[in-house]
Amino acid sequence: METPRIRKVVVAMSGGVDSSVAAALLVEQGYDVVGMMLRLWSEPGKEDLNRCCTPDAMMMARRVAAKLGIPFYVIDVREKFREWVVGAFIQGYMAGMTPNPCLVCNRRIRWGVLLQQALSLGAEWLATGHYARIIQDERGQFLLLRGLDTSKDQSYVLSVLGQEELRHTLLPIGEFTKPQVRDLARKFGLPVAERSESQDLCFLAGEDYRDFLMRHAPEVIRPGLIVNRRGEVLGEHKGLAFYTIGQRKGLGIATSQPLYVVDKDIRQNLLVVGPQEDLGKRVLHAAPVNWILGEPPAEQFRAQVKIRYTASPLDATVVVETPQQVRVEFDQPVRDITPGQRAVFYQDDIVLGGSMIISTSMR
Ligand SMILES: Nc1ncnc2c1ncn2[C@@H]1O[C@H](COP(=O)(O)OP(=O)(O)OP(=O)(O)O)[C@@H](O)[C@H]1O
Repeated sequence: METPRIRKVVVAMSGGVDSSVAAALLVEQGYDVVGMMLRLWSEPGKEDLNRCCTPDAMMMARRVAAKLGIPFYVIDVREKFREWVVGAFIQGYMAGMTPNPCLVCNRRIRWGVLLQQALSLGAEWLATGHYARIIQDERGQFLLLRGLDTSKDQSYVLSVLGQEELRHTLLPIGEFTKPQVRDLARKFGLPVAERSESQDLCFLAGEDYRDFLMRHAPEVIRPGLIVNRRGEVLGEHKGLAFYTIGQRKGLGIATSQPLYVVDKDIRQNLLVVGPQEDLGKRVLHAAPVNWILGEPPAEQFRAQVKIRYTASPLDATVVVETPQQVRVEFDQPVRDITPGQRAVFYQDDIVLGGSMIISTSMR
């Protein structure tokens, strides 16, 4: 009699609650589970502070793997992370954008290097502790859905994935809420049940991103002039990277009417400010686009669009100008659309795709 083949899955373990519970669920479901942790970043003297891969996090992941009786490996990808992820972060600021490095990390490191490593080990899937879901539709296509716990939903950062990646991905905790995941951690007796949530970028080590830029890419920080739309000089800025669109505080200019950052003129190194009315934009232009199904659903479609990870979805019409370029027309003017961030298109729970915001316009 043929014995059923046990199917292998590599779990990306960070030492946190979510990926630990993901590993435990897969072990419980009978998969052949291998734990892998990525060493992404370390800075001399700050090893204990960097959120990812601190000695503490590594020990935690190792203890969870031991508790579950699964093999555990650490993969050193620090050079690639520095070049691709931190490099893109610095380049983004140099171009006057506000980049989201987690998206580059997901695309190139987790679903690049790590997925390849998993497949070459004979695994069929890479599993992570993201709050999102993957289902197959009646045509066999893989759909990416929001996590059931909408307050924790991480589908935004997975909008860089395509069919090939989704085919080889399992998201075991996407069906649970965070409190349920913590209960599961306790049920499985995992030493991580009470570990706190991580927030900021993993390589910042609690440091402000501006200080990080000053240390790693001082050339990005070039002081210049603050002007209004008419080009009148109102003050001086410390470097465009220090400001974000919509910012009001910290401009250091005294006027009777509150002024906001409404634009950055990279070529001339000018920070453009204006009254609140200047902030609302109806249209954003974005490229290149990742369509989850490989192509857009239509030449033009209605969607709910998120303009950053923590933003609420807003009603809009997405116009596909070329398969790699879209304009998004919002029903209402939107404040704080920030070039460099990602626009992600949803229809209810389904992620249709996402694209980097390049610019904004009134129409
Ligand atoms: N250093 C790492 N090595 C391997 N996988 C990682 C690493 N950091 C994050 N991941 C994977 O990516 C998922 C999402 O990462 P995120 O930064 O949101 O999680 P976290 O808060 O650090 O930890 P967790 O999700 O495990 O509680 C994790 O659940 C884990 O599967």
